[in-house]
Amino acid sequence: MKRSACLIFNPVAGQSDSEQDLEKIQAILSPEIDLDIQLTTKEVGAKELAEAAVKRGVSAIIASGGDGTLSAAAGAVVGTDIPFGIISRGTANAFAAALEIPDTIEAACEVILQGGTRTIDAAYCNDLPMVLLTGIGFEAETVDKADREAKNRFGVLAYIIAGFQQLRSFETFDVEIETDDKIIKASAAAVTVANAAPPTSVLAQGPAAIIVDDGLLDLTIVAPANKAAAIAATFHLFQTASTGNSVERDDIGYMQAKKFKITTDPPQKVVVDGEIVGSTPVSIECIPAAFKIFVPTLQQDDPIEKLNGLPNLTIEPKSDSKESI
Ligand SMILES: Nc1ncnc2c1ncn2[C@@H]1O[C@H](COP(=O)(O)OP(=O)(O)OP(=O)(O)O)[C@@H](O)[C@H]1O
Repeated sequence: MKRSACLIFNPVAGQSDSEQDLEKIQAILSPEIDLDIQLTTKEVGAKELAEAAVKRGVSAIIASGGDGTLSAAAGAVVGTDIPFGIISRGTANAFAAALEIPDTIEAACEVILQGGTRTIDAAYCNDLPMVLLTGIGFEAETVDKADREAKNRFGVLAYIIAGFQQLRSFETFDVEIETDDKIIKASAAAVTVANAAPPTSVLAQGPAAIIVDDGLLDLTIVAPANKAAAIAATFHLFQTASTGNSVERDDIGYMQAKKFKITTDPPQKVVVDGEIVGSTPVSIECIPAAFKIFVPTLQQDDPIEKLNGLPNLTIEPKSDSKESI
């Protein structure tokens, strides 16, 4: 029987031609999947469309847009059995990178066609679904400053420009972090709580690896004393993220827990999965095995035979091979 899915598509995401993008997706998926296509509008977003699709009892939901669209649709799927597909067409594509899903339309559609799924954790941050991470302080200010116009003009550079602007007005705050068994107090410039994080979210990269199905959240505190230390700390995080090592600087700390309650003085902006949602205090709790996403199926093992290229190589089929075994 032909598969079916609701495709939630943001026609204004990213910088490419969305009509062409939609045609491409339909051309690849439609031969095997009946698509119920729902376009987001300013008034009716991915969250509402995905919630309605869940209510209709669709057998799969595919979201296509920037990180805002993907995370809003994913939030509606959390706690259901409906497999969720991701076709990333945004500026930063953090969602796809964090969940190791390809970010070209062709490859992302191929993943959905293959049909392999993985169950992953999610979290709630003050009742808002979170799949990737909550940023407090520096990252939230950076997202706040990278506006739509800048993203259209500069793409992912908008975040980098906003990051440098933010560094100029570098500020620290007092933070209190409560888990089930401890209360930690420190000064910080950024606190990040991650369920999953792309390597580009450097402020989340304290631990060596952020595992998306371990039932735990990873918190990273970055607390440099001045701007020079902030640059050095960010660079260290970038390096350790690329090499898969944990950080080793006194001004960066990290820990794991199922649940964090975070208060700051003064209150700080909070960004959940790339969208500013308010300010501290926040309570963030992991929801283990929260939902299923389409992921690439395992690559085939390397071939077990490779002979070509050997000097003086000849290979002859044996006519009596059956007898000789
Ligand atoms: N038809 C539409 N017209 C105008 N705005 C829309 C429409 N559909 C969705 N939006 C808005 O698009 C925003 C979400 O954009 P999304 O995150 O998908 O793309 P992006 O901003 O290009 O990507 P990124 O988040 O990676 O920068 C939401 O603010 C939503 O209100």
